[in-house]
Amino acid sequence: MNVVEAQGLHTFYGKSHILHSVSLHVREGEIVALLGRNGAGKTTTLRSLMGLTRAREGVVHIMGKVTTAWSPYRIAALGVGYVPEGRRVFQNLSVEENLKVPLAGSGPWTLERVYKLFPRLKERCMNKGRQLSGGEQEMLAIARALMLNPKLLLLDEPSQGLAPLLVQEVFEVIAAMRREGISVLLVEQNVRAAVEIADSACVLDDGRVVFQGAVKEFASDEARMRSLAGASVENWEDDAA
Ligand SMILES: Nc1ncnc2c1ncn2[C@@H]1O[C@H](COP(=O)(O)OP(=O)(O)OP(=O)(O)O)[C@@H](O)[C@H]1O
Repeated sequence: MNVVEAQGLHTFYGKSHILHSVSLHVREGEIVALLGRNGAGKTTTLRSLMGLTRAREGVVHIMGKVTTAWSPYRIAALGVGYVPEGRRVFQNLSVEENLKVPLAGSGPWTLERVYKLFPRLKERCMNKGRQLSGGEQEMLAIARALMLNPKLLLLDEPSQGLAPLLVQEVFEVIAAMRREGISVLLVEQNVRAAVEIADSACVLDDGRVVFQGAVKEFASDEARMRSLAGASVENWEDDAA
């Protein structure tokens, strides 16, 4: 079953036509890396799926429902967690208070279980959001989304600005979520890390899908990957060195 199926999305900001007939799908239990240069339309795609910036044309199916005209709240209630870029945790609330903000959905993710996956957050449970490092705030943003017991997570650049060791930690958490059966649509600039973890890739260029398929197929064509990965080419070269 596809947990996400988008067909022919056209999304605009005012008169700016950003997405041009974007179609993509996420199968149940898989991680799909959504890749592309800066400004290619990755965030806009997540926002269109989440109902935050609605597509003017096209159809979105989430969990088998036609959600194209639904509000973000209603889409979230289907079991969709969205972690936007820039890890928006509540700066004046403690780690624990941040985790208790969402009204936990029923399911396996409890505070205890989340702390087991993020021991660092347990150590810092009384610290305020503003006292956490960038990496810890990212962990907290992901942990908070897990408290909703999502079936699908939309993650926007979780590794942005993190030191390599923390990037690794974040990716380990994403792999752990997949083992729990959560499907993930992952926007990433760090192509190498994303390609290692994902099952399939969807590549956007200038608001158009230029590839969707098995990640192995994408990664085996290095020239294409380098040309499409844009900003992430540097990451690729650094990491490969
Ligand atoms: N609120 C907005 N109003 C007008 N244009 C916008 C708005 N948000 C984004 N854009 C434009 O839409 C295009 C796609 O942006 P988007 O953020 O979806 O790209 P992205 O692939 O996520 O890029 P990045 O990696 O830089 O976050 C860009 O040209 C951007 O300038």
